[in-house]
Amino acid sequence: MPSVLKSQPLVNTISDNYKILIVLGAGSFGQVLKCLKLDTAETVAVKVLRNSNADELNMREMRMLKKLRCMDSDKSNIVRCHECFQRSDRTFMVFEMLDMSLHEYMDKRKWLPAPLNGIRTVIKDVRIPERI
Ligand SMILES: Nc1ncnc2c1ncn2[C@@H]1O[C@H](COP(=O)(O)OP(=O)(O)OP(=O)(O)O)[C@@H](O)[C@H]1O
Repeated sequence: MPSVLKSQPLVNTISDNYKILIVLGAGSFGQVLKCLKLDTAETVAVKVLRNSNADELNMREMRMLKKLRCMDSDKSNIVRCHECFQRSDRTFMVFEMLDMSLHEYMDKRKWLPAPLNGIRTVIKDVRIPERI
């Protein structure tokens, strides 16, 4: 993604119900925007899938997230996906807002090794559940 797009949203509007606040980051599938969901006044992370992705790739990501939505997020440590929808030729995925990524945590620690109890917590959180 060109660097100018790192701070500029890929889209100007999502729907009447979402106010775009800032760009949180970008990953393999698209860009993630911090948004205010107006009907609930919740802050959420909205992933905007790239139009340039192959349709099958976007569909696979959506199918996978729909399956994961059936799981108990608290027991499986999977980020909660509130909804997925398509609008103006774009696919949007709405997630609960998380406070810090592992990358940000390590960056904050200036990449010094994490304490053992911190490592245990992370390993517990990324453990793959028995059934997906
Ligand atoms: N639910 C969320 N809450 C807060 N920030 C998020 C959330 N989801 C993603 N982000 C931010 O947006 C960035 C991009 O996320 P995204 O899920 O698109 O890709 P990734 O997980 O970093 O990488 P990849 O898609 O390659 O696996 C993350 O690095 C993170 O900073």
